[in-house]
Amino acid sequence: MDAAFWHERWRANEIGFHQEQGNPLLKAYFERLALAKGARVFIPLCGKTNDIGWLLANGYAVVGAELSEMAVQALFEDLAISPVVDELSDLRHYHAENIDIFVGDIFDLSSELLGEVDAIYDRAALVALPAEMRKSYSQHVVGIAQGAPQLVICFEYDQALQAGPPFSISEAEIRQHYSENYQLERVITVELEGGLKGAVEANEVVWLLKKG
Ligand SMILES: C[S@@+](CC[C@H](N)C(=O)[O-])C[C@H]1O[C@@H](n2cnc3c(N)ncnc32)[C@H](O)[C@@H]1O
Repeated sequence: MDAAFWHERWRANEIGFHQEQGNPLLKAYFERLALAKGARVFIPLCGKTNDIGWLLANGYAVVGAELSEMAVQALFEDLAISPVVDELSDLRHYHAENIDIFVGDIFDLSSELLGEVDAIYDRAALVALPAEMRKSYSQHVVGIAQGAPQLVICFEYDQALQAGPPFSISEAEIRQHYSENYQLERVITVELEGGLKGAVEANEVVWLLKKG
């Protein structure tokens, strides 16, 4: 999936991944990160997720990274926040109180720009990327966020029956990406009602990645 693929998804409004009510598993399991109020949560590949509004409303600060400026503009409209927009060399920085969103390729985001984060929330980020990108993505995110704990929500299904994205991430694969830096806990496995895209049986899996 290259940048053009995602820009076209947003242009054509083919964003089946976007959840109008946010993700229920975030609300149910976010407390497992044991963060203090005011903690800063990094959301890679954030789209215009309504989870950002939920985190802000619950007293957290958010920093996101998203390729699509259209998505980020829609996000701020939904939040009814007017951001300040700064041009950086490779990225554009939308920001307001308690929220920073970097627009552009996440691989252009450095730890200096990101700043300190207390946790990472990955919903539909790792699963959005093809296998050949997932290793570099996972290493980059751990590197720029300096090993901050993660709550990761993945899909598991038979990849032979359906092409991604979203891609299926097996337990072996997530351990391969993250066990060097984290202790992994499979928090819960939930059957996806109606299957993935109404086509294949699938589970949503919540992983808690704590500093090893
Ligand atoms: C499956 S969507 C998930 C969005 C969001 N996490 C959610 O739960 O609604 C993946 C998002 O990643 C963005 N994206 C893909 N590749 C990216 C990259 N290299 N850098 C930043 N964002 C990227 C896409 O534009 C898309 O909005």
